[in-house]
Amino acid sequence: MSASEPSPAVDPEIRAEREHLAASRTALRRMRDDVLGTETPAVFGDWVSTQVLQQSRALRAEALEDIPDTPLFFGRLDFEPGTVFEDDEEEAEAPGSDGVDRLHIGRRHVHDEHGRAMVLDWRAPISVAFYRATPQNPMNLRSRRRYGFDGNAQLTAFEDESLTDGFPEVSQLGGELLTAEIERPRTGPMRDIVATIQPEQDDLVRAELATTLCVQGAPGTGKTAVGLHRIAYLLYTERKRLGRSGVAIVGPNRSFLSYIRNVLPALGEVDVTQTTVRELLETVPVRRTDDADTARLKGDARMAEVIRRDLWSRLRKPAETLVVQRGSRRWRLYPDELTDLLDELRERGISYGSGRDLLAHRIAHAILSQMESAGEACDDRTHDQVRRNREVRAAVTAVWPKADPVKLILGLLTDVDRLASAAEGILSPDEQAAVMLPGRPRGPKSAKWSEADLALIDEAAALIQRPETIGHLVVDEAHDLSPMQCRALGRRAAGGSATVLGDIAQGTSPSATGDWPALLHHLGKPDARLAILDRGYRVPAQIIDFAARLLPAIAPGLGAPVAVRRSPGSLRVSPAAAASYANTVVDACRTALKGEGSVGLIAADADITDLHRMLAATGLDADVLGETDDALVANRLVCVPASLAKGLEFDAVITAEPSRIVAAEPRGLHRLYVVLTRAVSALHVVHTDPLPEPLR
Ligand SMILES: Nc1ncnc2c1ncn2[C@@H]1O[C@H](COP(=O)(O)OP(=O)(O)OP(=O)(O)O)[C@@H](O)[C@H]1O
Repeated sequence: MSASEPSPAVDPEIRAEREHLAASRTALRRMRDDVLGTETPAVFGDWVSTQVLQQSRALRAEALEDIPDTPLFFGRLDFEPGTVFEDDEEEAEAPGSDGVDRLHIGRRHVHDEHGRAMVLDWRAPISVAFYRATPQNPMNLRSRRRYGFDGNAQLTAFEDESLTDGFPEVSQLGGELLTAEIERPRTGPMRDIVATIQPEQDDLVRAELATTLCVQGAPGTGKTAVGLHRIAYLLYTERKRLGRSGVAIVGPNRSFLSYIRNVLPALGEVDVTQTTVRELLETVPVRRTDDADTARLKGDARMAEVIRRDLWSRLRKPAETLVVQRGSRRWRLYPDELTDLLDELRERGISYGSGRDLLAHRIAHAILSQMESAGEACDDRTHDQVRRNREVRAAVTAVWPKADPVKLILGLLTDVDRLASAAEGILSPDEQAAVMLPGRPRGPKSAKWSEADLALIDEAAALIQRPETIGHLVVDEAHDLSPMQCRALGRRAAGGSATVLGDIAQGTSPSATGDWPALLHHLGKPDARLAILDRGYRVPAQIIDFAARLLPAIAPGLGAPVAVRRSPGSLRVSPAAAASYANTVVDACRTALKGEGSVGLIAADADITDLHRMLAATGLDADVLGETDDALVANRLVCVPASLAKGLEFDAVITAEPSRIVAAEPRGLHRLYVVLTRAVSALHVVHTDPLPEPLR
């Protein structure tokens, strides 16, 4: 049955709604055709302008693309007559609107050929009522409607909620359709939650651009969802500003980015950089992993001072007189005069690179002053000629040498004496020895850089030349950032604001934070608004209660999320004898595959290859996460190395041998907490070794 040919048996209300949906789709197509049909005005005849215009048109057209399995609207608001539209506006009298002021709420604005709204963007101020109105504070609403859709985005149901007839108790989740959405079997990448954003989430999503938010939230409380929807919201309210300055989201790894990649396009936002800290900072290839202690040390904010000292220690006291020959005349600057120029610049707090450029200008200016005093006519060209003069350039380089960030860190971390002098009073001799690069690299290319080194190089690069900043930065899984990584991200957000998302209990990196104010300090955003999310939408209570037994050990004082639903039978723990372990895991996978949705077999990284082989030997086809970009869409059954589970979710999770996940790394219990909180419907733990102490 198509939306345009409803069967006679369909409820007339549903038929009317389907007709509105079909008409809205047609209108969206027309809006997109209009954008694509726009001629580039002749006035922008030059090539560059034409390219820019074409690109912006392509982006606008992409943003207007209809995503077939994503319904264009998801809700309807019936306001008291006259509270939204002027009396004579036609919208108020839309067919079947019963005199109320009626608005359909959807993922983006759609209007008909007369410019009348057919679907109102969820981000428009008036749409707030969809998320926040209650019988106690109806916000002029008479009733709110939510729609249900089948797998083909066909509208199949609706649910009305009256806000005027003293509805006794509206649950926060608002009804069956919302519960169904939360329990929906998960397949493939993450979906937006725009139809069901909860009031505590909406409050964060709609925080104004100037506010930097830091959200501490237990697993599945919607942190990632909030971050993504906040981006979409800010791009709507501040499109011009953010269009210029840009928006980026930083996630923990590629698998995570691949998991979230569809959310913003589904909300009509296609121009957002999605990256990882490593990708953002990777100026040299990473070929080594530091041990945990070294990584923690290199991530320590004290390293910033060591690098700063080393860089500025390159300045030399001017020793020679600068002589500039022009025609038959010679102009001189004596070492004392050069020293004054140098000192003045050094004390101004400018970047090393700018100081170097300015020194050349200052020297040129001083020489031009002498020339003018001697009666020579000078102009900008003379200034430029003097500044670029060979002797001047040589004098600048002699006292203010060029600096390259990679070479600087290479030099610092391979020269014991140089490091000792820069780190004196900051790092102990043992610490200095620990941060030295291994081997004797001859140049930047032969050095075996680690991920922690990237933040050091970035620190040096920023001291030399400040990086460009962006308008808004969302950092997910922020609890894992080292202070040096925070500084690197903070520099990029220095001119804008940020959304910092994380959960101290899920910190697995050597530098994982236990303290949000400290992290925000390193990020340069000490005044961020701190918020807590504690209603868990992913994991049923039975599973979260089990995982939360780890909390006293990994994050004392931090509460478990309050699961929004219970699901009896969702947790199974199967001890297995060594001989039957493999069969038990395979059976657990087969049983999980009988249900709907995705199945993740999560185990210690070192065990994944064997488990994958074992599944294949029994005829079970699975992908390994991290090996292919689309592992999460290609196969219902995915083998997941524990280190990549962060931020992901599966309908059913089989956790194989938790004790090996714990033993694999220093913060193994935290890792296990992440792994145990990935399941939407069922968690099956299979083990031969005893369970880690708190879970017994
Ligand atoms: N208001 C909501 N309506 C429907 N689903 C929701 C809502 N909030 C969150 N969810 C769903 O709950 C799941 C968890 O959300 P999300 O991944 O954003 O949580 P998180 O706090 O980032 O979790 P983690 O810390 O474990 O990575 C997702 O499937 C998300 O779509």
